[in-house]
Amino acid sequence: MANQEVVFPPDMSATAAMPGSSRRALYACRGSASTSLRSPYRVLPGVDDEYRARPPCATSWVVEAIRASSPARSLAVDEYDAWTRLHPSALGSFEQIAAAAEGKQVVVFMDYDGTLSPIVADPDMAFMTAEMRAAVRDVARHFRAAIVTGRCVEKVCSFVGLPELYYAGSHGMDIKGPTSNQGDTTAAAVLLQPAREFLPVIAEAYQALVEKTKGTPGAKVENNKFCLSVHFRCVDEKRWSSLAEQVKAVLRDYPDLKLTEGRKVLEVRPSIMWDKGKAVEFLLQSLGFDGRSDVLPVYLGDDRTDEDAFKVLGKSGHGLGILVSKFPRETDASYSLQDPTEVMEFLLRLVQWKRRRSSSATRARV
Ligand SMILES: O=P(O)(O)OC[C@H]1O[C@H](O[C@H]2O[C@H](CO)[C@@H](O)[C@H](O)[C@H]2O)[C@H](O)[C@@H](O)[C@@H]1O
Repeated sequence: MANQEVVFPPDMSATAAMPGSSRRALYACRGSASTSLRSPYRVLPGVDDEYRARPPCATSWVVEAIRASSPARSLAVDEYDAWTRLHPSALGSFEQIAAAAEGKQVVVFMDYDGTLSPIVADPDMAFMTAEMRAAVRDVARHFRAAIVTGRCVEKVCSFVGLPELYYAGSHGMDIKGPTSNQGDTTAAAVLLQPAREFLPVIAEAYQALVEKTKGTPGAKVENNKFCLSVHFRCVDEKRWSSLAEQVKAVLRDYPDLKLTEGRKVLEVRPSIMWDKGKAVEFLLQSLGFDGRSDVLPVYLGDDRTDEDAFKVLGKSGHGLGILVSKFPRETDASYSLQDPTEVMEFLLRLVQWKRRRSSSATRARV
């Protein structure tokens, strides 16, 4: 990753990536949070005036949201069955998916944690298996493929280890193209960093959060460069409220940052209108694929933050969202898979299908 230049593809900039918007609109999302319980992805404003608007349950609401993002209770079989009728297994419905992909260029977007790698207690140990890596490598040989993650690009690149992929790190705020060899150096073109000016404030907030949370056993603050993750997974549930309070207290000094929640994690990020969905739109535009009915984007993800991407594909009318979850959840994804093992199986079937299509096309030509 030697090349740190911000390079916009022709006719594309942070603002051009959002049709009809001005750069100011990037900053317009404070207070735009939907607090609807039906909303699968709620933005939790990180500023005190917003919290004053929703007292006194705001902290318990944050804690509830974190709890709900990682359900652990076992469900009645029929409850799960009812849900899978709405969001059928992408494996069980593979023929249907293959039929939708017929004659189209498939673009595969993959979330990392909980999708390609199993959820583990220590975020620094969330490795993917060698088998999964081989499957993702095969996917990249046959399709345009991207990893879209909350992790910083550098960390996820070191976990995935496949330079041929596109990477959208920090929840899409750091987008890089495949790494190419240039003599004895390698370079990945930085395609977009829409939150660059927030780097100093993020670095400062990171230090403040580390300091504030250091007395909470098990709490961990992860620096994802353009955003931060405050991990609750190893913290005793009895301390979740006070940890959420600590995070909120720090954010009062940073009105340009906001909070969202994920799987036993609070994410701190710049208050700009940018998310994984925007990153997917940007990548499709960069590849010259947006709005094309002969392109089928497929997005696999497990977390609340992936809902933004599911929404974008749902709205476009020709994309497929696949939610990775063992538990029924409100989602904009059309299909489901239970866990990373099923994700791997799905990716392998996709590659197998593509190989069969390519060899029958070759046979037809000779
Ligand atoms: O967008 P993703 O690739 O899903 O990244 C979202 C966050 O994932 C990581 O946290 C989650 O996975 C950890 C390892 O399994 C787990 O310990 C934690 O509880 C999960 O929330 C990552 O550490 C975060 O930085 C990402 O934002």
